Amino acid sequence: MTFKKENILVVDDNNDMLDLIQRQLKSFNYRTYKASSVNEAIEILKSADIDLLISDLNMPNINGIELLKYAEEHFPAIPKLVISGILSVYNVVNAMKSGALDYLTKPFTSDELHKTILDSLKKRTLACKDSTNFLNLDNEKSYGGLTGNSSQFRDLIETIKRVKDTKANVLIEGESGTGKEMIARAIHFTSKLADQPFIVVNCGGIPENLIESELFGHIKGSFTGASENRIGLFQSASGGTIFLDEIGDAPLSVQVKLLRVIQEKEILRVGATKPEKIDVRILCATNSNLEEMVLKGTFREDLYYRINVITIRTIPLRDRKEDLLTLINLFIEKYSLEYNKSNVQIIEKAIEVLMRYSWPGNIRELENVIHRLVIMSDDTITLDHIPENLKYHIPSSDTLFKPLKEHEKEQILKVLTAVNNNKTKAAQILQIDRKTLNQKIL
Ligand SMILES: Nc1ncnc2c1ncn2[C@@H]1O[C@H](COP(=O)(O)OP(=O)(O)OP(=O)(O)O)[C@@H](O)[C@H]1O
Repeated sequence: MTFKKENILVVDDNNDMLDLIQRQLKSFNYRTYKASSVNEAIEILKSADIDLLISDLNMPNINGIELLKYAEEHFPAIPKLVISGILSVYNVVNAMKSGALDYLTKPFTSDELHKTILDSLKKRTLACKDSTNFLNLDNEKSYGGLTGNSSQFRDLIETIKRVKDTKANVLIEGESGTGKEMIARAIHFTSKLADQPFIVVNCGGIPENLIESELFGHIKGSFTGASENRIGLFQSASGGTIFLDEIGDAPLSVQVKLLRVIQEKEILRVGATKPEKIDVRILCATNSNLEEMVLKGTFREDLYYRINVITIRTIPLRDRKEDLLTLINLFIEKYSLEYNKSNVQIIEKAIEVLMRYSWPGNIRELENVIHRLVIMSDDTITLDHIPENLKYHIPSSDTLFKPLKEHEKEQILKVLTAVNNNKTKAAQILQIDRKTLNQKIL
């Protein structure tokens, strides 16, 4: 027997139906692959060169819609055809949205099947041509280097405009990568202090024994290695802004001294006896829950109220989809320019994947992904360029049917990996305290 060049994968949990369709396909000289479950079908899609997928919708455990969604993102070039006994309008719409090009209601004749297969294979060629439906956005909105388009973004800009020229200390709270440092920069560089220094201090990045001298300076001979008088970061920022990032990581000994700087507007260098006046605007940021730290006694309550005259809470990227779209566009433009690629485009399906992903690393993670996508594509970003972990995944039956406790533990471990094992951050994201987190991963 001579086969036509197309390989067709048929998926149905009913073996009689599978055999029947196989016989019909054979009579049209197609090569057939059979699968009686979604997981089996995925294995075949991964290993064989499939030209058309025909799937039933109603299957136990994982249904055909899930398979369509998966195949649409991992194997976008394969046309998909749905067969089902009960095809409600809802099912048809859902199947079409999930990538099916056509559908057949059981029972069908051999001729109907053949005709629909030929149609689907033809539509596939047209669909490929259609897929360059490029991102077309409104004009992006920008302020002080920040870009966004959501109502939350506009509220943020409103707050920045109100506080930038006041003396109020501002605390910026939010998950990692949500733009806290960028907000601090925007406050400084759009204010009347813009031509004065802007000094960033990562309170978690300086060893505890050095932090005091780094912040406030020291007097020659005050400790081993202090070979000359030195000013600290507060004095370097004189007349401008000091941005204390990760303020929650400042040791209690330093917190006392920060309180004094804010209250008295003076610093005392290590080894000095006479305080020196300073005039510095203080902005702080944290991704820890300072209120909780106050309750536990690891952050001073008086300092908390002093640094927190105005609070800006950044919103995770997953909760502001309008910004997500604007930022995708922004970063594509940015990296197209950087790599001298003119007008890199992105197909709608790829945008859909990026829009659905939860972005635990927020804008930083988005920027890294887009950076990579621009490098890896020629002039159009397609589904083939999108990293596998962002695409649609079907949980296998073994992962689906497990006790809730195990799911919970898995989720905690995933978040921990995403935040480099930082338990404080993980607990904050999961909205549980650190102790509970520790108990749950035992
Ligand atoms: N609104 C925005 N528009 C454009 N780029 C942004 C915006 N917000 C953040 N970014 C980009 O996202 C990245 C992370 O921002 P930033 O370092 O300010 O976050 P963060 O909240 O301070 O992170 P961390 O808590 O880890 O220090 C940076 O590369 C920044 O350029």
